[in-house]
Amino acid sequence: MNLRDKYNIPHNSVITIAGTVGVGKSTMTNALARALDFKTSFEKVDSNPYLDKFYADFERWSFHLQIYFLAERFKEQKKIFEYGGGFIQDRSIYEDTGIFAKMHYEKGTMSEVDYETYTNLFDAMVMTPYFPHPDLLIYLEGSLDDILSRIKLRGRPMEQQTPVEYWEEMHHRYENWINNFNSCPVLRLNINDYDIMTDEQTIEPIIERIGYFIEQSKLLKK
Ligand SMILES: Nc1ncnc2c1ncn2[C@@H]1O[C@H](COP(=O)(O)OP(=O)(O)O)[C@@H](O)[C@H]1O
Ligand SMILES: Nc1ncnc2c1ncn2[C@H]1C[C@H](O)[C@@H](COP(=O)(O)O)O1
Repeated sequence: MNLRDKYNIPHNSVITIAGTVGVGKSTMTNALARALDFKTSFEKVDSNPYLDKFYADFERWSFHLQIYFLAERFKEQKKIFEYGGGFIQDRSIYEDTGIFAKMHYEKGTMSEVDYETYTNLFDAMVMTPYFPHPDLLIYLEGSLDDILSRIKLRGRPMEQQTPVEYWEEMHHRYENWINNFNSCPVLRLNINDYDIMTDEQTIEPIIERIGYFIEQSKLLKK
């Protein structure tokens, strides 16, 4: 029996992976999709026309980048809906507004008018009864030191050149954000509690917890 059936995970589930840059979302997305035989939805990094420019000049490009990510994530959302679920999604749409846009506005690298335009668009597109929320959000958490090592290990040039204070601020904001997040059920995983890179079998206890969480949240909805 495959792990999806073993732990009663509905084949049309939508599971989104959240967490700060470098924490291990893409790695977890791939591992879960393989284990559950689900499709993947990734954010565009290499082909993103604004990302390098944004890191070089936050003030100039933060609005453009947010609009780009919003459009891309919304297209992915539509695709997931059209397929009828069965997806692991790398990063939730909620982090765009709850972390990134908010942080740049509050730090002065996005203007007030741009922030208002962006949040109005986000609310009109996402915060509606027509927008399907994921069945589960898996939040990956780890210490700032571990995350900084992973960013270094991955070696994306524009991230290496970004001051540590940026990642520190983001790490802090993520903790507050997840403590107040209630748009869908949340399963928190500490990155020190699993080791899917050296042993993919360690995914099974995570899948067991996913099955339990989805079951519990269905019962709560009734
Ligand atoms: N479970 C893990 N154990 C050890 N290293 C990991 C693990 N998950 C990810 N990494 C490493 O950390 C770096 C960032 O991982 P990635 O999945 O790209 O993060 P994210 O998608 O959250 O930005 C990569 O170099 C990856 O190989
Ligand atoms: N909404 C966003 N605003 C600014 N930067 C963003 C946003 N979403 C993703 N990013 C950046 C952060 C990373 O440099 C890359 C990819 O994110 P990752 O967490 O590594 O998957 O895009």
